[in-house]
Amino acid sequence: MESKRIAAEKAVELVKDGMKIGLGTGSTAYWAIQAIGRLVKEQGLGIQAVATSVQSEQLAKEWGIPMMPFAEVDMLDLTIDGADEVDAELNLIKGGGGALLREKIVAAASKQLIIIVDESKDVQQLGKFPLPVEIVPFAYELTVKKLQQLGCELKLRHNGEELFVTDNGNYIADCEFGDIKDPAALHDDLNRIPGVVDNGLFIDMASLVIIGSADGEIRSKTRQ
Ligand SMILES: O=C(CO)[C@H](O)[C@H](O)COP(=O)(O)O
Repeated sequence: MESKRIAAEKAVELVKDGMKIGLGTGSTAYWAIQAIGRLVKEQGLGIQAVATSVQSEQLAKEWGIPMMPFAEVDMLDLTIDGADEVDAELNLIKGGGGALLREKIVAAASKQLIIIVDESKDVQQLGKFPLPVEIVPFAYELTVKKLQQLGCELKLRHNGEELFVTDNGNYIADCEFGDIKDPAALHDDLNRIPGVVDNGLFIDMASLVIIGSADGEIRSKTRQ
């Protein structure tokens, strides 16, 4: 918890008055939203934000962070979000919280994507964490077969007895590919399957990764 919080608070140091900010989703992004909220409340920081999930939007509103409609967004100054895995090239697996589609849309509209993680997420090669793939409910059984033909062990995500439904009304297939040797190729193969909306591989999107450790150390990695 502490490692996530310190990484989040370090990232929030980059948030400046007048910026347009994307707010990520998950237990690490939670700390960033809270830290931004405190700056808004206590120091009158003037920002506008968009959120990557219903959950994060609610939290931001509770903290009094001014939210802007997407219609008014051309480019966000920066987005702060978590990740499930980060490799040496700053490629990511995201979507553990089921928000990958909105997270990718917001990241793609950001000048900078700042990723905040604890050290357990910092890996040599992506793939230990099952890759979340968002698929439409229509004929999802067919989409699942196509995904399996790419060579993964697949589990449809559940919420209790029911299938988990994303904020966009879709399902999540968690796909275990083992070590992902060519993340960019896999990304494209997945997104070529009709029925796949998007997948949790974020290639060449993160500009900075901030890694918090349990002992209070903070490291960062930037894209070369
Ligand atoms: O991609 C995400 C949600 O879709 C999260 O950023 C990711 O799952 C990391 O979550 P946490 O910070 O709780 O470990």
